[in-house]
Formats: sequence, C-alpha cells, structure tokens
Amino acid sequence: PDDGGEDGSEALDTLRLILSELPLLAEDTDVAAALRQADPRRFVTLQRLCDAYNRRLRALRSTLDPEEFNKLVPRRASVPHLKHIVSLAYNRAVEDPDVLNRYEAFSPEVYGETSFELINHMLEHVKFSPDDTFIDLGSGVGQVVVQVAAATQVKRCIGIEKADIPARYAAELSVQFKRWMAFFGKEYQPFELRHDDFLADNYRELIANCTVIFVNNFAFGPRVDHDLKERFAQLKEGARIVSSKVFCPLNFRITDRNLSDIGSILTVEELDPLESAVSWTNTPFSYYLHVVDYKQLEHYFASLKNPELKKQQAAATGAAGL
Ligand SMILES: CC(=O)NCCCCNc1ncnc2c1ncn2[C@@H]1O[C@H](CN(CCCNC(=O)Nc2ccc(C(C)(C)C)cc2)C(C)C)[C@@H](O)[C@H]1O
Repeated sequence: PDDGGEDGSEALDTLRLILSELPLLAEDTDVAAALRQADPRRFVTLQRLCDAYNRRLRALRSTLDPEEFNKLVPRRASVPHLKHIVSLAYNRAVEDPDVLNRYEAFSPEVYGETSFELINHMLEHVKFSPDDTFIDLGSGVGQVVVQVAAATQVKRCIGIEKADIPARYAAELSVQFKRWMAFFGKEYQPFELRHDDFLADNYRELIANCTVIFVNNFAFGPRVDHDLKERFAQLKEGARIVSSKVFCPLNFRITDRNLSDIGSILTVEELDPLESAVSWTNTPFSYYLHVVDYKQLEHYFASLKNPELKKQQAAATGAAGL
C-alpha cells in the first residue's frame, strides 16, 4: 500500500531494508539480480523485484518448518528499519510541515536526519528496562515516543503535547506508525500521545510515577523549569531525567541554605556532547542525565547528628558561602 511519494523510491527503500534483515532472501540469485536492476522510476523493475521476492519467500515457506520460518524475521525493527518506519509514518501524518515550528531544536521535519540518531545514542546510554515508564514532556508530533516504544522494552511510553497542531499530527502519526509496524510485523511497547499541558495538576501523579523522563527544556523559561522541578521533587529513587538544560548546577553541594533545591536529591552528569549527532548547527549540543538519589540528603542529616561531621559540614558551608 503506497500512497506517498511520486516515484517508487519509498517502496524500494522498504524492500532494501527488509532484504538487509533476511539474507536467506537477499542471497537468492533472482532476488539479487532483480535488486541490482531495480530503478524507482521504472515500475516494471520494481514489479520484477517483488515477484522474485515473493517467489523466494513461498519457496522458503514450503521448505522450512513453521518454527524455523518464523525465526527468519526478527520481532523488533532494526535501527535503520525503525528510522524508515518513523519517516513513512511522519510523511503521511504531517501533510504540511510548514505549520510546525520549523526552527526549534529537533524540529519535527528534520527529525529523521538529526534527532533520530541522537535519541538512538541516548537509548544506548540510558538503559531502559521493563520496569520503566517513559515520558516525553512536550512531545510535539510524537516521534521520540514511538521511537522509544519500538526500540526498548519499557512498560509504557507517554507523550504530552499542548499545542493543537502538533497534537493533531501526533494522533495521525500514532495511527500511521501502528499501521506500518503491523505491515512489517514488528513489535513495540504500549504508547500514548496526549493533547494536554504537562503542568496541569492531574499530571503531577503521572509524572511522579515515571522512571525515565525526557524533556527538551533548552528553550523553556525559568517559570516552566521551576514548575517542572516541583514535579520532579516527587520522583522515586533511581528515576532519571534527561534534558537539554541542567535542572541543578553540575557542582551542586548540599548546604543548610540550599537544602530545598532539587539538586539535593539529584546527581547530574553531562553526557558527552560529541555523541550528539545533531551538530547541524556546528555547536555541539550538551545533554544532561540527572538521577534521583536521596542518599545525599540522608547523609547530610546524618552528619548533623555527628559533631565531628557537623564541623566539617559547617566548614564546607562556610567555604560555599564565601
Ligand atoms: C508561555 C508558556 O510557556 N506556557 C506554559 C508552558 C507550558 C508547559 N507545558 C507544556 N505542555 C505540553 N507541551 C508543551 C509544553 N510546553 C511546550 N510544549 C510543547 O513541546 C514541544 C517541543 N518539544 C519537542 C517536541 C519533540 N520532542 C522532543 O524533541 N523530545 C526530546 C526530549 C529529550 C531530548 C534529549 C534527551 C536529547 C534531551 C531530545 C528530544 C520540546 C522542544 C519541548 C512543542 O510542540 C510545544 O508545544
């Protein structure tokens, strides 16, 4: 079913991706020959490739036993295949990219070339487990959410988007993504893209129960960042926040004056800016991984009960105070 693009290039890209995952098909002489002659501008060459592909598949289905045959096709999409699926879905969900905020970091229409790779890097650095609940605060058209749902085993993926236009496109992206994943027979985790304001009170509990939070807060004002810190104060031990701007100083040290700052329960590290594939503006983006860790606060209070440590603490506070 191909209702996008003026020539057969999307269909040919699709076949190339599938064949890259199925050597038993790609190595068949007829398929390999047809692939070499395939020309997206000449329908008959694509038809020949599909015929060779289908012939080979039928032959395999009749020679291999069902269990072996089913093992042929991986249940999860490979990274390049997922990138292709996200762009297939996006191209059909967003009929007019111009109405989206074009110059925002990770603006949706350049998502494929830039943020997909970066998020993929992120997924290697920030390990996701089946116990995690993932949320993208301000999820736009929802590409990050569907990418995480297809690339990890998280229990649940949530995106919250406030603006009407990206939220409407996100609803369509969700439909297209599910359609293409079904078409390719690929699995993904449960996900939901909501049209709402993540600062609305009814999201306090939802955010507090998330364990991996992505927030591209680079352009957020102090008010939104402040309101987010209030939500993050309810997070559980071990919860992780990955953001494009820090929520507390990298060298934060607890003193009796900054006890209530969010930094007292977070350890923060800057992720290697060189990792970011999005250097299209030639300025390496930095990302920050914050982990919720109540032990620092517990240690601080324990030290107040111990006169020796208390003296050290006072000295540290004094130094910090200078
Ligand atoms: C005036 C004012 O600020 N009013 C109140 C503020 C409202 C705050 N509440 C919001 N609620 C819901 N959505 C809101 C609200 N604020 C704004 N957005 C939306 O965020 C979208 C933009 N999104 C990006 C959308 C695509 N998703 C991503 O790029 N995700 C992502 C996340 C993390 C990363 C890393 C890990 C690298 C840090 C990379 C990418 C970011 C920049 C915030 C826009 O569509 C906004 O409409």
